[in-house]
Amino acid sequence: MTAFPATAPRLGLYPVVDSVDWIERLLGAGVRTLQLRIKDQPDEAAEAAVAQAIALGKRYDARLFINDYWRLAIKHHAYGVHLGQEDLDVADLKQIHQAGLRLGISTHDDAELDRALALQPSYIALGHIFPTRTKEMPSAPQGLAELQRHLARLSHIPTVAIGGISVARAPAVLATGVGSIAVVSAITQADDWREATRTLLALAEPEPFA
Ligand SMILES: Cc1ncc(COP(=O)(O)OP(=O)(O)O)c(N)n1
Ligand SMILES: Cc1ncsc1CCOP(=O)(O)O
Ligand SMILES: [Mg+2]
Repeated sequence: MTAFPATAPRLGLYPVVDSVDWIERLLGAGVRTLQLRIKDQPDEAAEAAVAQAIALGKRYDARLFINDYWRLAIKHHAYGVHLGQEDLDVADLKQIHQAGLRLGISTHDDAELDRALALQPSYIALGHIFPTRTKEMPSAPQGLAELQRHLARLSHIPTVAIGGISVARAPAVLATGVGSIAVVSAITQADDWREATRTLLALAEPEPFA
């Protein structure tokens, strides 16, 4: 199999959210990379939200990744799919590739990085970087030094850091050179999600020098 289609070299701020309402709000706030992450629903229950999110993503010309539901992502012509290591065991990567979807893959250590890189995905996600309350993680947080070590072998592919990235921690994460910060609670649990989004966008996607 050849490489999956390219995405932006630096994906910037990458909110991961569980509803079409959040997708719509964040697109309106200027976010252009985002993920719909619905967990543990049968395809029939998730399909309407997946289809609506994809349609919204197209309307805003955004990079909208669908987590887990790769069949629905193909059916509704998503921009891309995000898969974890367990998802890779069951997903039909050939079908995703043939349909022309971008593919992002989660990794937690060197062995998972080897596996992911062999598939030539559109981006590689690294995490979790800090403790997170959003998802139960079987392993310990990587921390910034480990993130930096992994990035050394990833200069040729877009990278995303995820897990426990708050507004306060974002500058240190971005200082590693990672191309994107994926966040859940930093936006969805913020006292003021607009302000949090504005701040994170400014940090992760600074205006080019005019
Ligand atoms: C950008 C990004 N990185 C990692 C994940 C986690 O994916 P996965 O390991 O498949 O876990 P679930 O999100 O499916 O619970 C992600 N979703 N997005
Ligand atoms: C889905 C996922 N995968 C690794 S950590 C994580 C959750 C990140 O959530 P938060 O940004 O709230 O820590
Ligand atoms: Mg998954």
